[in-house]
Amino acid sequence: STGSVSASPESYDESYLIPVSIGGTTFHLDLDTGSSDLWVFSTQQPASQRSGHTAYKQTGTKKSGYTWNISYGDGSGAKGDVYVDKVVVGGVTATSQAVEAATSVSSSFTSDTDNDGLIGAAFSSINTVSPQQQLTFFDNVKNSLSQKLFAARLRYHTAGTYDYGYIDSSKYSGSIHYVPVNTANGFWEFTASGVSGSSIADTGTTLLYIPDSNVDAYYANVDSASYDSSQGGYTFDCDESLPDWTVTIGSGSITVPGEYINFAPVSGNTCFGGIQSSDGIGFNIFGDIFLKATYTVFDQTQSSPRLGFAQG
Ligand SMILES: N[C@H]1[C@H](O)[C@@H](Sc2ccccc2)[C@@H]2OC[C@H]1O2
Repeated sequence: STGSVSASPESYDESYLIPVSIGGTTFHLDLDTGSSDLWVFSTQQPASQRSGHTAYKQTGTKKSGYTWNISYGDGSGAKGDVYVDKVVVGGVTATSQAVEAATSVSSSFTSDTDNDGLIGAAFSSINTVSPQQQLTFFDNVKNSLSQKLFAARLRYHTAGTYDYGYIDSSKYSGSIHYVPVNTANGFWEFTASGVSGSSIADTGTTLLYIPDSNVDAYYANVDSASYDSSQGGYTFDCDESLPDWTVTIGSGSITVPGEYINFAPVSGNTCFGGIQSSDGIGFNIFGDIFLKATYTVFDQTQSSPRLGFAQG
């Protein structure tokens, strides 16, 4: 089988949401290649905590005694219990998917009323369900796909897609260049030339986080840029045009247009940069600012997982 689903950006491309059918109800979820839990708002939460969200009514079969509890890199988190239900994404069906129903979520989830939860697409080895880890949607369906892969085509300020089971050559230019993935930490982890340390491809992270040296070198070419500790990153005059940022990954190179690196206004005519420091995180994060310049293939067709990057 194959499928494709639209990925619609929230304001300033903060995150990209996809429609997902769970037990016949449509939820709008953040497809997150940086985590491995499929969780949704549910009627088990206090009404005030789920106001404005589509909430799961536990239509599936309860996995008694199973719980989940996840903490994300940005300090947000959620927890709850577990059901098994039918999940459909872009026409691709998992008949018995572990659906993690929230009993509590942190405030940033409650306040983002466009977002009804997350569908994790990292490796199932970091799923948080206890006492038995559960499989991601991709792991559940990959054997039924024409090709064991999915591909992200996020776009700047407009809807993109996630393709399942096939590569859409109309969505990129040039060739797809593949690099090996280290799965030891459960992420789509790879090495990028000229960017020290390990990097992860993370659709659930908004910005592009790379080492200080790379960040400083980039903003040295932006006359109005400075590090603003009150904002927690580099800011600049919203009217200044920004240089492109190019990186070599394997045998290919990807260019992020400067326009994409103006993330959002933070106050008056001051804007926050899409490139920021990964120092202190432990690895670099190639989030949406980067991914929206690419067609990225999350590929398990070979004996070992690999990532493919092409210019979008
Ligand atoms: N993989 C990422 C994840 O998707 C988000 S969780 C999230 C929180 C609020 C709004 C939307 C998503 C968080 O930021 C970075 C890392 O953790």
